[in-house]
Amino acid sequence: MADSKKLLEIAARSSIPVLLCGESGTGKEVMARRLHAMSDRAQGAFVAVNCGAISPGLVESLFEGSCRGAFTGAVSNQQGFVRAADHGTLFLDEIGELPLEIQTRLLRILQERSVTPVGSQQSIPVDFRLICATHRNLQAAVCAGKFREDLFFRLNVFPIRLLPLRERIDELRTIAVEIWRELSSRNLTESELKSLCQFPWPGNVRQLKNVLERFQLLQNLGETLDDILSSEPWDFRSLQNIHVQELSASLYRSVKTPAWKSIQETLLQCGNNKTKAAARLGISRGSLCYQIKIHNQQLRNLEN
Ligand SMILES: Nc1ncnc2c1ncn2[C@@H]1O[C@H](COP(=O)(O)OP(=O)(O)OP(=O)(O)O)[C@@H](O)[C@H]1O
Repeated sequence: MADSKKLLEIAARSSIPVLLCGESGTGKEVMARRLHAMSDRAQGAFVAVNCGAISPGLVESLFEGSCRGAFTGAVSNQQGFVRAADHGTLFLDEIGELPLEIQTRLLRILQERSVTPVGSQQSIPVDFRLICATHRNLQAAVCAGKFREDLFFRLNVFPIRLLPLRERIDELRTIAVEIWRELSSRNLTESELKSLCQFPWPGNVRQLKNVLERFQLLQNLGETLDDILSSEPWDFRSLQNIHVQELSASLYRSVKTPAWKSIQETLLQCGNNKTKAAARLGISRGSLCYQIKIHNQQLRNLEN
């Protein structure tokens, strides 16, 4: 993450296209907005488009605009997303979901730096900075014929990968404290922060934020953070999109870390009694169970 922040600063100095990759909820849109705010286009518009939520029949007009009367329902001239981002930033979220036909159109817009509204013959020059985001492996989509290779190379000029929250424990504390500060006047205790750091966060910062918001509401009813975490989904649906090699590397790291090794050893010494082992390790039984579940799930993912 420190690296991604540094890369963001470098990218902000130019109008180079940026591709943000990372699991859902890692903060790609937050990063895109920061990049825009740090750039010399900050006074221009930041236009965010979720490519997965656009109705296929309207894609062209939504992107390039349309003239009044160009099709049924076109009651007025529409400038479209690209012109709305003129002198600003166009953020295309979930770029991997963009239909192939519009990929071709986007490629042309990027090459010609102009748009031709539906129902018009005239091309209009545009000057925008493009930031794309994806939680998918775009290279795999190219191999599967679902994403144009030439467009991939146009977008992948300055890629920035956002690590999953579970791989940036130091930053997790800072983010949790920041989010909590907005919610409560008291500080998170050291033991609460420890519990947060031991959770795998498959939904990343989005899930962390949801948990803290819920905790803030329920703490007055006697709920502890551990109570809330123990009912949180920890499954690894979001890992499905991670390339197997990446997964192997992260499994390799987790197996090699002293934490997992000491968990294994302690469990062995305690005859697999999780309560005793957790007490000896100085963590809650729930946290120990998470660690074991993560490890077993990673092993299963590797086998599949
Ligand atoms: N550094 C951060 N500090 C505080 N909140 C954050 C931070 N990063 C992300 N968030 C919050 O987490 C949530 C998810 O962030 P965001 O939408 O940027 O993620 P994303 O990677 O774009 O997700 P998706 O791929 O699902 O679109 C938002 O509510 C956002 O405000």
